[in-house]
Amino acid sequence: MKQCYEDYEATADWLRSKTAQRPKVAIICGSGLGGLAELLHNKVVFPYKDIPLFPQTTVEGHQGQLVFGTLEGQQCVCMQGRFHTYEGYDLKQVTYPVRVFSLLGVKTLILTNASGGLNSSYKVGDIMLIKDQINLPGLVGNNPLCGPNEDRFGERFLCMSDAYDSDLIALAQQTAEEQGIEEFMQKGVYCMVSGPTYESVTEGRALRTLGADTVGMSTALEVVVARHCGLRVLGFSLITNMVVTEYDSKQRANHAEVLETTRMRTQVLEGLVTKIVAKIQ
Ligand SMILES: O=P(O)(O)O[C@H]1O[C@H](CO)[C@@H](O)[C@H]1O
Ligand SMILES: Nc1nc2[nH]cnc2c(=O)[nH]1
Repeated sequence: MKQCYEDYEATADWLRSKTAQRPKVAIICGSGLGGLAELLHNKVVFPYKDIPLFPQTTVEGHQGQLVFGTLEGQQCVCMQGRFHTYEGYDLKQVTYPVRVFSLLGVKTLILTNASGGLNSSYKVGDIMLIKDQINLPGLVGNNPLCGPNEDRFGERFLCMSDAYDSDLIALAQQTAEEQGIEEFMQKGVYCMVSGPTYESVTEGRALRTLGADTVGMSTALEVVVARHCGLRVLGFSLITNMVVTEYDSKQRANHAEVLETTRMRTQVLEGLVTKIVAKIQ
């Protein structure tokens, strides 16, 4: 499928015609982390299957609906479930909602994800503020901005050295302190791989050597597209499991464990994001 500017506009127009809400903040919820959307007030909910040109979620823990509403007085739109390339979607489909958000007037994008910990000082249940990313698929040609540039969204050559907004990171750190949760907050580098396989021992070690603190199968593509259309970005990675980097380990990565850990920390992450949203200008 080849998306054109008019497709994004058609989806945004349809949403605008169905709700008077005009969110400035969008939140993409990671695996098992969609509970945040339940906290919105005056909710208007659109199942993805009803939204023109929207893909559908296929992964457990990704509900598949777009929720508009107010969080701490701030108008938000929340994706309860995201899209991944391993589901068979292409790069433009995975990132489709981000451009729609931009056309709706969103200025700030908050992303959450579940990830495997690579940094040996991290523990399962830690929440990592993403300070930078390695877009591994993008580095080898699978970048969602490949193809003709759409100038109405952004420029051809995009700077990514300031992808994650330093002011929002500082706000998040300050808020975590106020919440008394610094003990399991980390700040580090998220690496995206395409999945759906979890890492072999040597792949895990290689990613660590590259400078990654966590690894997952999402987020980086959405961030590239968000930055291209000028959105400010804040990202949280919940460490749901530690990547196996020793051959004699009996640990085996699995999605059930990923979802189990998100249940353990979902309320803390929801509380943190809620308080941050309240402070976003
Ligand atoms: O990144 P999110 O969507 O949170 O999901 C993560 O969890 C799944 C693997 O357990 C993968 O989809 C990985 O990317
Ligand atoms: N690639 C990858 N994605 C994850 N998502 C949650 N845990 C993991 C992991 O260990 N590896």
